[in-house]
Amino acid sequence: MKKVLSIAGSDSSGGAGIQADIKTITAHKMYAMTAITALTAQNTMGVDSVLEATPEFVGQQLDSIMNDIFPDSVKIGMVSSPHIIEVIVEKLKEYKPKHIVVDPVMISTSGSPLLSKDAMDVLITKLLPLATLITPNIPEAQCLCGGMKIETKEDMQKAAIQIAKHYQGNILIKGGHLLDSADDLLYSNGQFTWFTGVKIENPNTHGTGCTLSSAIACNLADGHDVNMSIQYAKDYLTGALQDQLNLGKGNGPLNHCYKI
Ligand SMILES: Nc1ncnc2c1ncn2[C@@H]1O[C@H](COP(=O)(O)OP(=O)(O)O)[C@@H](O)[C@H]1O
Ligand SMILES: Cc1ncc(COP(=O)(O)OP(=O)(O)O)c(N)n1
Repeated sequence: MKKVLSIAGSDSSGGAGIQADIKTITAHKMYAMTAITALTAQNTMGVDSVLEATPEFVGQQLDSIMNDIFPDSVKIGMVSSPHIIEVIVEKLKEYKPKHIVVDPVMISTSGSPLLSKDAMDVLITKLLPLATLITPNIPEAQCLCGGMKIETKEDMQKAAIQIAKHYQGNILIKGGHLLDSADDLLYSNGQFTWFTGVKIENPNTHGTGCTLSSAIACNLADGHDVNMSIQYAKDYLTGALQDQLNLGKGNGPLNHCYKI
């Protein structure tokens, strides 16, 4: 059985973060492990409170996992603070997992910051260079390329070229935040590949980014290349969104138990 590790924050409502990752990994019939960076009290309407783990405890979780059940792939989501990022970087350099997918989570869709302001620089200079693939959404891509506005698919291409100036790996800019598109753009070795998607009319998109990145990590663990890993992950995500689960009073979660 393939083993996938999620390093991320907990979402008490079960739609995003660690919980979305465990559901996704399990739906892929793989073994899920976690290193929790922060607890959030959140629901479909927003994030009410955040309690960070200490950097030491994040490091201890990683030591416990890596010294026993070594993961085939790692997905990283909410990393919260500069010191937590530093310890994750130290442990990734020590244990050298083969595939690392970084979803550079910065702000929840409801508008709450999930990354402290002083962590941005450490994220960009220390964590991103270790990643096989990074998966920013449009607001995150705007931050990574110094504030350039992204309003069209052409802007997504320009942003990818900008981001590639300080990150040499595979860049997937997710298009879910554009009004009329669910097309995602991969920029890899100077080449663009579009992963097209039909925009599903469903307001319940809580956890789409977490789900996509952990599904990609599963597919990489399974031996697929980056392009196929993204395509299969997008297919999985689309199915979970298409199922039209409607829970909670706000932006509800996906259905990971949908029938294929
Ligand atoms: N309404 C939608 N219909 C179909 N796919 C969507 C929809 N919203 C988002 N997606 C897809 O979900 C994935 C996550 O995208 P996005 O919402 O941009 O990221 P995040 O959840 O990190 O904000 C992408 O593959 C995107 O294309
Ligand atoms: C604990 C935690 N981690 C990440 C997110 C953000 O989830 P994501 O799938 O990127 O996007 P939205 O759910 O905000 O659309 C989160 N909310 N909580």
